[in-house]
Amino acid sequence: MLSKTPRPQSLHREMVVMGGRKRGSGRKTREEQNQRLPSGNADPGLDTTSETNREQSGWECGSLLSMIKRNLGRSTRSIYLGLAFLSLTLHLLLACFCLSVLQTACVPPASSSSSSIPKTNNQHHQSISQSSSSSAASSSHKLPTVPQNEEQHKPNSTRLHLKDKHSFNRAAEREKKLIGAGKVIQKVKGHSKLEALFEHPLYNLPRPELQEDDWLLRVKANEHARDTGSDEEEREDPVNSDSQWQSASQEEGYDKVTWTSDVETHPPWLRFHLGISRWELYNRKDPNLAQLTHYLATQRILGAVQKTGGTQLKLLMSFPNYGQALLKPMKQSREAETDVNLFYFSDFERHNAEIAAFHLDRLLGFNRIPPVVGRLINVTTEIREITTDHRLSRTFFTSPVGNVCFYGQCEYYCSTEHPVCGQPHALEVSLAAMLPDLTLAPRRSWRSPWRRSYSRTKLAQWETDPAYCDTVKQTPPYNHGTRLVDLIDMAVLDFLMSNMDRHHYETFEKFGNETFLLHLDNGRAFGRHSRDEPSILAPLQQCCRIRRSTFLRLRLLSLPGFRMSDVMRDSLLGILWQAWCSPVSITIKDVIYDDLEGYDEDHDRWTG
Ligand SMILES: Nc1ncnc2c1ncn2[C@@H]1O[C@H](COP(=O)(O)OP(=O)(O)OP(=O)(O)O)[C@@H](O)[C@H]1O
Ligand SMILES: [Mn+2]
Repeated sequence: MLSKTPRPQSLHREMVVMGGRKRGSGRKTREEQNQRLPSGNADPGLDTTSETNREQSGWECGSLLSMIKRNLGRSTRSIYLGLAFLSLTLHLLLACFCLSVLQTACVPPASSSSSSIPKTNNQHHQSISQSSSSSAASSSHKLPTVPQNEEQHKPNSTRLHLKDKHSFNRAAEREKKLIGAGKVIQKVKGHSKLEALFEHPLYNLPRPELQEDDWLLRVKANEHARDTGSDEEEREDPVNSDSQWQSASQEEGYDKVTWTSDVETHPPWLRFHLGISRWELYNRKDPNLAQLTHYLATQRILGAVQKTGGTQLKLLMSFPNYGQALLKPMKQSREAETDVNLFYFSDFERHNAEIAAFHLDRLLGFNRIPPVVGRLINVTTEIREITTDHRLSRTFFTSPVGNVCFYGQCEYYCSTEHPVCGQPHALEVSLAAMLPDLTLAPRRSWRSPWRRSYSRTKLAQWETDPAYCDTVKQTPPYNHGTRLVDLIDMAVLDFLMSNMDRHHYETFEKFGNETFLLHLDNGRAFGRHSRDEPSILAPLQQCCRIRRSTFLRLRLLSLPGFRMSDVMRDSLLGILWQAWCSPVSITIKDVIYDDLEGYDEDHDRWTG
């Protein structure tokens, strides 16, 4: 069973959920053929370059010493020994220097992260980012987890440590690349193509001002809370205009909750939740986005339980200030391409696809995927030793080569033949920011009209009926508003990342049919870079309709100055196999849903 981490009850009281009445169905049904992969595909494949270098330098020093022994007299021996030590020291100094350079290039230290966050004119936001980054920094000091920054500063001591620690160090190199997921959200020095893209008018379109009911959640005004506090709990609650939200139950390891209705006191996950609107999950320019990704990548992990729902293994991780993240583990090397004989519904999920999908969605201007980062975790100290989930803990074992592995309990690939393994403890994972709890913000799950058959033999109706879209266009909710072009946006995203697994999508119930579509679950994207899958574009091709802003952005992304492959590379350096960033060419018919009316007399200037 899922052991749910309680969030402070008063938080629930303080939020006004403007949601719909019913809870979304959430659970998906599936008629998939339960095809199994041959074992042995899991290859954590840590980068061995740094190890090879170390081995080489060790070999040089060793052979130098033995040469000295054999060929030289006793009198000169001490001189050469001295030289050897000098050379060793220089090697270490050089390594130390390289590591510190690499580190500054990849992960800015927590304390300085606020300075690299995009500056806004909004003083209010600036102070939020500063206070929250310093709290992140202070809490990371007591981390027993991956102290990557500290270790990098002390290479001399860590090099000679225990085997486990040593391998964690090696793996930390990879973590820096992964945490690049957080980096790209921070200001890129110089003028990168990504930065230029986000400065383009197409990414800065004026928007109608949001009304009160365009926000998913709101903090209740204090007066209101006092006036309407009718139940027992609320009457007992000492909330007043200056009081703090106190956690009703002080859980071990959890921070004392000190949030007030003042946004500056809110942790990044809460600010993310409070920033969700009818039309997007986050505002790309919100400085909290960088805070949130930094938070996900560095916060101490306090809880890890299996997340129910879906078919493959994933964990719900908890942080001390009640933040949570959805973890998907690395199951195969980043370079592994999906076997051509495997159906899309039998494919492994890829942790790096979740990360890359967030970046692609963001650079298409959609902002419909919850922020995802990569992180290197310790499967022993950050899962096995802290989990309260017995169904998970009983699946841990040590592999023949001494790696700590587990497989959990789920429908697909949860068996000893498909273990998730550390090296020996270090494991690459993706961590996605959790959406607000369903009790606060119920969601509705919609079956995609272009869902695949999930059968080896059957075809779906849309695959055989050329007039399929005519039917869809007449069927609610696709017969009204933006739902159809939203679905086509999703098809464009899925085509670009080769995701054939979009069987459902979700919306926030509160917003009814006038809202964006959540692009959750992208784990089966980016599986095969060498072949396009045109059938993913069926909604576009059959309905012959597209949002004008999407069309213009795609056109912009095909220009040399903003080429999609380049901005993706900027965004994803080190996260995704580079083969995926080879140029993508898109041809789209001129069938436009004009969502830019009145904004752009001169739209050719934008993309020409
Ligand atoms: N960031 C998130 N925050 C909250 N809930 C989420 C988030 N991401 C996914 N979920 C929920 O968890 C469910 C399962 O996640 P996901 O779809 O990624 O798992 P899965 O095993 O790939 O599922 P499936 O096998 O059905 O494709 C989703 O249907 C969604 O409702
Ligand atoms: Mn999935």
